[in-house]
Amino acid sequence: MIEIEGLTKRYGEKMAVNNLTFTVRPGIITGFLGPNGAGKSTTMRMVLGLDRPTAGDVRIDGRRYDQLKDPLTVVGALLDAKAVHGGRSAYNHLLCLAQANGIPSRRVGEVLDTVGLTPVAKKKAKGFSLGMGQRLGIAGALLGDPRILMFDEPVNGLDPEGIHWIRNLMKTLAGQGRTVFVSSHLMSEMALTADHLVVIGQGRLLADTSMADFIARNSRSYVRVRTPERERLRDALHEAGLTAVEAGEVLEVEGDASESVGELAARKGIVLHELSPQRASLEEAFMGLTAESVEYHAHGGQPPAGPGPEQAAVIPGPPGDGAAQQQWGSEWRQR
Ligand SMILES: Nc1ncnc2c1ncn2[C@@H]1O[C@H](COP(=O)(O)OP(=O)(O)OP(=O)(O)O)[C@@H](O)[C@H]1O
Repeated sequence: MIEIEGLTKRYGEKMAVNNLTFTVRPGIITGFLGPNGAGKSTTMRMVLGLDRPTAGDVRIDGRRYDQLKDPLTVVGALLDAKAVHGGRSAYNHLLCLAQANGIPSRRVGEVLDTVGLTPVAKKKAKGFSLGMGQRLGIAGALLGDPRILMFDEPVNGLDPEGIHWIRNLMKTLAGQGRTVFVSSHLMSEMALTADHLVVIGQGRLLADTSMADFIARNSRSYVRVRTPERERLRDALHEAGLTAVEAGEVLEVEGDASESVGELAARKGIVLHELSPQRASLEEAFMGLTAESVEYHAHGGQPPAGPGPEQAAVIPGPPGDGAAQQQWGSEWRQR
């Protein structure tokens, strides 16, 4: 288990990590999500004792990293895949790591096999592609057969086959009961991989929840309806107790209500030109949640095209806990 308590890191005026508290548990994949510059790498570096916290504490199975005996056998990490001596072969790089950390040298062959690098084990790392470099970094993380694994943006720059492989590897590791903590700035990637989500923005904790809960709260479903008789349909929907919002030329009806809307329109003899169920993407939900904390915006300083609390018109959200909805940024709607 990784326990992070009030963790804070300041670089001069810059608050890179701001009072973070959360726990990373075994047997599942915990996604660590945040826009660029949110503080993910800094947090991971502090877990490994590579950066000293300004305040707060990190415990790995109850101890600080520097108190761990044979740390590579407790926690393995891929932080920067390029941090390899390019003049060494993959085999020698791992062998040095093993010898320096009291790990039996037979593990070198085993991890090279796991990551699929055995055929190029004797080749110098400087000739490796990005994907091969990532695999070598992961081999290093697995070398001590640790119970806890941390991967910082492991799929960055990988081709679809490499992404698929890393995803499956993480699932296998979590399935073996290990703790898997993986950072990303892509919600779409996390949605396919993580069981639990920790979201940060500008160093602050924005969400700590199961993936299933995040999806349930943030995947807004609605029905897009186009009709030449908008006023009549809106009145009919209102009478039937269905919530509709005008979004330009179309009406958006809350919920999975296509059948009710279609039947209602047929009963009232209202012509429909479109009746289509919609679901907002998790990427949009993530952007809504982090919009205010994105460090660098394109489009002249405006947040990206996704809706953010301050630009999107807020209309009544689905029934539920108002405070929780606010926290989750789920009250935004794109008109
Ligand atoms: N050594 C440092 N000195 C000064 N500022 C730093 C240092 N390391 C990180 N920062 C700043 O701290 C903030 C958090 O950086 P960090 O690399 O942890 O974010 P991140 O979430 O990992 O981002 P990315 O997804 O872009 O890798 C950024 O604003 C960064 O510029």
